[in-house]
Amino acid sequence: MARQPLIAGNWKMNLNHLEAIALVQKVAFALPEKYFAKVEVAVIPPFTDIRSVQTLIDGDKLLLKHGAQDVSEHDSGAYTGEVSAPMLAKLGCDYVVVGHSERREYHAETDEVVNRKARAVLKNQMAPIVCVGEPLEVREAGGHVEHSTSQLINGLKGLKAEQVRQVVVAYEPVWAIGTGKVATAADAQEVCAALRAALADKYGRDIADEIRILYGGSVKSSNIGELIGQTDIDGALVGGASLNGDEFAKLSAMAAGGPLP
Ligand SMILES: O=C[C@H](O)COP(=O)(O)O
Repeated sequence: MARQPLIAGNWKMNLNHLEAIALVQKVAFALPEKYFAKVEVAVIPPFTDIRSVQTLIDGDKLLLKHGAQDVSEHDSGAYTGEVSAPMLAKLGCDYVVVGHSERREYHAETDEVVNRKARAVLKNQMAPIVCVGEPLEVREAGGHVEHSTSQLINGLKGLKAEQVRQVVVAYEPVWAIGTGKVATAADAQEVCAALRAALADKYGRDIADEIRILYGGSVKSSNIGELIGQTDIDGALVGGASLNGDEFAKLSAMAAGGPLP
């Protein structure tokens, strides 16, 4: 079964809700509907923007999907400052990013935390985008494949095969995030192929072949074509380039196989 490419724009901690509306309108205007038959496009704004983005997408029947950048592992209760998976589901989120390297690094999130968050997302009928990827010193020591596959298998621990089918994986080498230093397509493919092989070992070839594996790290309209041309790369988790509506539309169109008119 062919995997539909996914381009997900992680806005990180950028744009207030008014700016969010302007950006979504710009993307929707710049990306003709016909492209959505070939690529799924999602915006992942900060929590404070989600309601505005949801209202715009629903109200104007836009074909964009939306999601959140993080989630609490708890469903409700005395967890000041946290946002739960049921709350995000109620806001119509399709995707929730878990285990982004910025969460792992600045908020000390371990594979166990990532696993609990992924479970919370799945329990609430959304798809987790589980991020993995090595820091520079691990890459230089040649441990990138082992590091990333182990983060993935730990992150999915205890999930049933039907749940694993819903998961999206994002391989983001830490040294390529926001640095302008994109991994070569061959480097990215090496790790994405290894991630798929690890999924096949654990859950069977059929399931591994269904799961979308994204690459993330300095993706732009100028390099997405080569990345997505790789056998095991099914799209991208885009940071900086997702904040420019025209560039994000162009990048998404490239992932659908053709430039914008
Ligand atoms: O979630 C997105 C990634 O961290 C990539 O960010 P970037 O495209 O700005 O390098």
